[in-house]
Amino acid sequence: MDSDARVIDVTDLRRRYGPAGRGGFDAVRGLTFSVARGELFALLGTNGAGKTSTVELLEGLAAPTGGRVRVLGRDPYRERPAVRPRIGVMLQEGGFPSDLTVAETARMWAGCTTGARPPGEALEMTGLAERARVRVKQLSGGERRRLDLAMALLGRPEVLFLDEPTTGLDAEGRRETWRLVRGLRDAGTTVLLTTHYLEEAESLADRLAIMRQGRIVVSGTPAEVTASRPSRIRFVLPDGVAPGELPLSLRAAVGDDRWVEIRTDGLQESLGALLRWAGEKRLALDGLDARSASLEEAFLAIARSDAPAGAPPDAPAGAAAAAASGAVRGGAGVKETTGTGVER
Ligand SMILES: Nc1ncnc2c1ncn2[C@@H]1O[C@H](COP(=O)(O)OP(=O)(O)OP(=O)(O)O)[C@@H](O)[C@H]1O
Repeated sequence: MDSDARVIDVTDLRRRYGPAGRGGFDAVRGLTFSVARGELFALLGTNGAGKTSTVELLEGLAAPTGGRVRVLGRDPYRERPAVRPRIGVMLQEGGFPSDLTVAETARMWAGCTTGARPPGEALEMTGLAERARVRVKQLSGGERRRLDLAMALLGRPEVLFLDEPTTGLDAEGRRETWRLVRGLRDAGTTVLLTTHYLEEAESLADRLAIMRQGRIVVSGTPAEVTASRPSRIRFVLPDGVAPGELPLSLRAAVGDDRWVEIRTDGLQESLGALLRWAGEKRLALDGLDARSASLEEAFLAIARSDAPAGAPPDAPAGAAAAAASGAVRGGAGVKETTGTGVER
């Protein structure tokens, strides 16, 4: 990515709470990543991984302990007056005065925002126009999140930081927010999102990074990150067929319930071999289910890994996730077989 295209550019970023040495805590331990103009980048990680600590540095709310961060080519902390009008920030807690109505809050906020869009437009965009006369304290948790988003949009930001934007929203509200965020991205807004909803990241993100213990363990497109995990084929071994009769490349342990579960890096190849074998033998494979790994599986493999989070930043998706999960990577074909039928 050429440097002009990097709207967010982070190199070896570090953040420490408390004193140097004993008694302090390193929440961000050397992050390196960049986000291009018009790209939607998601930062994922378990509780305490360091997402919010990172986003606050990008927003210019704190100075890094080490490393370098640039937003729109400038230092967001030292050059805050130049950067702040060009970014929109949706914090985890908006903290608006609870006695003001939604419309009053929007007007007040617009008054503090350079080049603000009409407050009604921001409320319309976030589905709050009909709640304009309601006091903030009477809003539901999901409606407050939408008010936070509306305020972040008031300044027509070039870069939008969304810290867990859909927490507390119901399924419909979440999908509405996704539509809105996608629309903003398509119109050229650069978006950095943190979320605990993996489906949200999978659906929205152009690229993502998964953090653990203050470091990026894996990054890439959602497809690259999920490709780092094996696909799965399951079926019930037909009555009268012994496990040893399966083709050699698919020979699997079969549980008491006769479920066969095959983990494979080459889904098409393995499924083809299975179907050819079943066709030749004229066998029906009950419960047949073949699927690629989900982002959730990749995430859980990384989150559950006991290994220290020491993979190099921006490591390629496959290598880093495999290292993090302890998986042994083979070539195409069957990677691992179990007969338990139990999700692992
Ligand atoms: N002000 C602070 N002083 C000391 N430690 C802090 C402070 N703020 C955060 N931490 C610690 O830094 C680590 C990272 O916290 P952070 O809030 O950045 O994680 P996160 O990934 O955003 O978590 P979550 O998903 O729960 O919001 C945690 O261990 C947290 O306890």
